[in-house]
Amino acid sequence: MTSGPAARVAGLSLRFADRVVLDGADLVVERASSVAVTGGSGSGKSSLLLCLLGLLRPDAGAIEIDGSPVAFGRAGASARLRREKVGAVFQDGSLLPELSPRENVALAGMLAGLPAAEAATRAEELLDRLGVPAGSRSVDEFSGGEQQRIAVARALMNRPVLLLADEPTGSLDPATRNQVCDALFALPGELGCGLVVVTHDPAVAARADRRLRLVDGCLVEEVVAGMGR
Ligand SMILES: Nc1ncnc2c1ncn2[C@@H]1O[C@H](COP(=O)(O)OP(=O)(O)OP(=O)(O)O)[C@@H](O)[C@H]1O
Repeated sequence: MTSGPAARVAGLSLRFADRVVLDGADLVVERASSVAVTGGSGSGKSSLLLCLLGLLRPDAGAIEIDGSPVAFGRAGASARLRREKVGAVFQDGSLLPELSPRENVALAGMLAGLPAAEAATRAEELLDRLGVPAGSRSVDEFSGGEQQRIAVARALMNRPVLLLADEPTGSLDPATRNQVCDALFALPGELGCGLVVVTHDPAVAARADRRLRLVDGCLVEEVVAGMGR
């Protein structure tokens, strides 16, 4: 780990056919801090996260994760950087339904080369931190909020410097949403990672240290009424 920001995005541009999605977007995600990204439907929020994950190649611009450039088009190097430095949580959790929480979380470590016993121990620690039993039940028997906390534990398996969450509470009721937010927004302070949360929900965005809005392909600081006076 270097001492610079968790992620730095400079001049990111992306278009699909004649649709300009990102138009010179800049973003710095400091360690131990959270950023919420809001914006209208189709404004490019998920595309931005896919670029940060190295899964979508921008037309122009640069992305650094923990000081290392994301190597678009070099599958091996890009995949390694992503595995080692970036964790991601999506709206539906994307867990393997037949496996237990422990198995779901440990698998992420084993795929990154961690021995099975070590991965299982670390999975149990992470699930304990997030308040979910590691158990032998399959994850599809857990509630939506528990499944999202299992997905967060899985995203933390490889000690990411950058944690990305795309609508992590989009399918949860308000009480469960708050529990997942409590767990998620505590992580930068506890672990020192940078956190980027894409959300439509103002209550979720309000939990972040910084709130940015994607407008016409650029990220602009959200002005919060009554603040700074
Ligand atoms: N693979 C693709 N091919 C063509 N167009 C795409 C592709 N992926 C996304 N788009 C388009 O790019 C634009 C931005 O999509 P994106 O999913 O990033 O928006 P979003 O802000 O996350 O939207 P939402 O809030 O509705 O999830 C949309 O107009 C979408 O239709």
